[in-house]
Order: sequence, then structure tokens, then C-alpha cells
Amino acid sequence: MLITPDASLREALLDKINHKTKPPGSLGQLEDLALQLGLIQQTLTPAVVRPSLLVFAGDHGIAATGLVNPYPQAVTAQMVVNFIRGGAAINVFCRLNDIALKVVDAGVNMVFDPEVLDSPLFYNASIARGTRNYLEGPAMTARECQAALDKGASLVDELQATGCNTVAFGEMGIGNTTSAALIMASLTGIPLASCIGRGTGVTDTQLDTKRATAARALSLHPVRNGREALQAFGGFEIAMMTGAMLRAAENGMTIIVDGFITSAALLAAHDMEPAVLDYCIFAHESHEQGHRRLLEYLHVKPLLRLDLRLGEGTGAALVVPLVRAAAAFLVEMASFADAGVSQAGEDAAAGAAGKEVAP
Ligand SMILES: O=C(O)c1ccc[n+]([C@@H]2O[C@H](COP(=O)([O-])O)[C@@H](O)[C@H]2O)c1
Ligand SMILES: Cc1cc2nc[nH]c2cc1C
Repeated sequence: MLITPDASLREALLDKINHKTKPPGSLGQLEDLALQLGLIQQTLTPAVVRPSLLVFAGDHGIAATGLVNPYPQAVTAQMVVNFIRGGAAINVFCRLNDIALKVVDAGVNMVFDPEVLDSPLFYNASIARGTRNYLEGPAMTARECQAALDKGASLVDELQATGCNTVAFGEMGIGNTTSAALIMASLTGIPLASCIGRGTGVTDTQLDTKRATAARALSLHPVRNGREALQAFGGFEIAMMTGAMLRAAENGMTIIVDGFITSAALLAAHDMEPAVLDYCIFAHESHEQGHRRLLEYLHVKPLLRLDLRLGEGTGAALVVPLVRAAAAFLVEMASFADAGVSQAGEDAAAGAAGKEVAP
């Protein structure tokens, strides 16, 4: 069973944060982050070491029907090539913030060229060439679902072996906002209509079809837990993220969660091991309808609200500097005592370097 980080350092961490040269609480959410990092890493001097971002790509059987997605399924594979060539938003943000990027084929419907297969960015974890259409049966078999969870876990072990202690998650999969909504509705009991959003940008008419299709899928697959939700609705990229998140928490690594789909993977992980939440930083609240409700359901507060709805891990990559800043202020900032700065209620003349000038 996954355990919550040991809380015995909590008071010492709070004390350290509160004695920094600033009014108490004035670094806002960065203070919560510093405390969380200290607890995860079990130290008063946390650090973000070799942060990595994994983009999990997978295809969805339902996407071939066009019932839930405005873009064709082929875009998933095309974007994988774009990631490998360095041209996607996530490439730009990872370069900008010095984050190591890996592109994981979790089950894309494509036989890739050597340009992709031989790239150092590429990781082949393909389970199958996409999930099955969940209107015709479960998206994956129990064995496939377990394989996805296991592959996600072993990838994180490999990352940790390189010294990485912070792993950010992103995904690419045409059709996956519907899988995420189905996972959310089935595990939270929140009405499906509040979980389904416009994804990459469906029109009003397409939204009606998307909702009706998802409602059919939900009625076909009564699920009792996270594992069954992943198996019923997919996709491989979501299940692989779930396995990777669970292992990251077991390994004592910090998890950075991106948008709606990544949060659905976390929801499934949370259903299996609730303590996973203590290891998670929520990067942003996506524009996708449903994400706000999902974050509220988990009682978590995201760092940013920028109306992003791209996925790929873009929001997660954007907050890495904030996570670094939280660790850095805790380690580097002077305390009131170090700096000779007076605290509230203290004699104003106490401890200043140099002479006070008489009025
Ligand atoms: O991360 C999000 O919150 C998010 C919100 C909307 C769309 N997406 C991305 O859009 C794709 C899925 O959209 P759709 O319309 O095909 O279901 C998938 O590749 C996601 O990465 C991502
Ligand atoms: C172009 C494009 C890029 C994406 N990145 C993540 N999801 C995406 C969906 C589309 C359609």
C-alpha cells in the first residue's frame, strides 16, 4: 500500500518557511509547495533534480468513428512525429525550462519510420495499435490494462535511475477527452454532462453527438473502480500515466499533473491508492469543462489558470520554474535572524547593520 509522506518534518518545515524574511504567508501557494516538496523529499533542503516530462500518446478505437472528435485519429501519430522533430508546444516549453522530454508510444495506430524509432526522445511502450471502440466492448482487456500500468511504472523506475526526482505528465490522443470524461463520471458520480467538454473544439452539433455517444458508452460499462474504468474506456496513454504516477509516488518522486486527461489518469490512480495525491502538484485548471469539477472533487488547488486546453503536458512544463522557485526560496532565502531584519512587533531598531540615523 502506498503511504503518505512521513509528517514528522512538518513543524520544522513550517518553522523554516515562517522565519524567512517575509511576512508570514506572503509567498502564497509557493509556501504550500515548499512544504509539500520538503515532505515528499523528507528534507529541509528540497531540490528539483533533472525534471522530466513524459508525453504518453495513444489512439482510441472510438476516434475512428468520428463520433466524439473533430480531428481525425491520424493526428495522434502525426503529432508524435512533430514531438520527435521538436516542433510542438511541449518541445518549446521543455527547451525553455530545461526539462528532459520523452515521447512514449503507448499504443499509436502507426508503424513509425526510423526517424521516430531511433530518436533518443522516443520510447516504445506500445501495447496495441490503439484501444478498441468502447461501444463494441471494453477498450482493452484486463491483461492489456495491467500491461499499460506496468509499463508506465517501469518507465518511471528508469527515470529515477537517471537521478530524476520530479516527473511531469502529458498526453496526446485524439478522442481522449471523452475517455477522461467517462472515467471521471464513472468514478465520481458527477453527471456525465458536466464531465464532457469541447475537447479540441467540437461544434454545438458535434457536442450533442459526443454527449450521446458517451452516455451510451457509460450505460454499456458499469464500472466499480479505477482499474475497471481504465479498461472500459481507455486509453492506453491514460492507463500508462496511472501506472507511472503510482510508481512515482512509491518512489518518493514529485508528480506534476497537467490538464483534464492527465487529471483523469490521476483520478484512477487515486481510486487505487488515495495517498498518491500527496505527491502531486496540479499545474493548472484547463479550459476543458469538467476539469474544474474534477479538481474540486479531489480538493486540490491548481497553480495557474490560463485557459490552456492543449494537453501534451504544456501546463505542467510551464510550472516547473514555480516548483524550482519554491524549493529555492526554502533553501536560499535568509531568515529574520540571519539577515537581522525585525519581525512584526519587534523593536524596530534591533539588529540593523550600520548606525541608525537620529532624527
Ligand atoms: O489537457 C487538457 O485539458 C486538454 C483539453 C482538451 C484537449 N486536449 C488535447 O486534445 C486531444 C483530445 O481532444 P479530443 O477533442 O480529440 O477528445 C488530446 O490530444 C489532448 O491532449 C487536452
Ligand atoms: C494539432 C493538435 C495538437 C495537439 N496536441 C495535443 N492534442 C492535440 C490535438 C491537435 C488537433
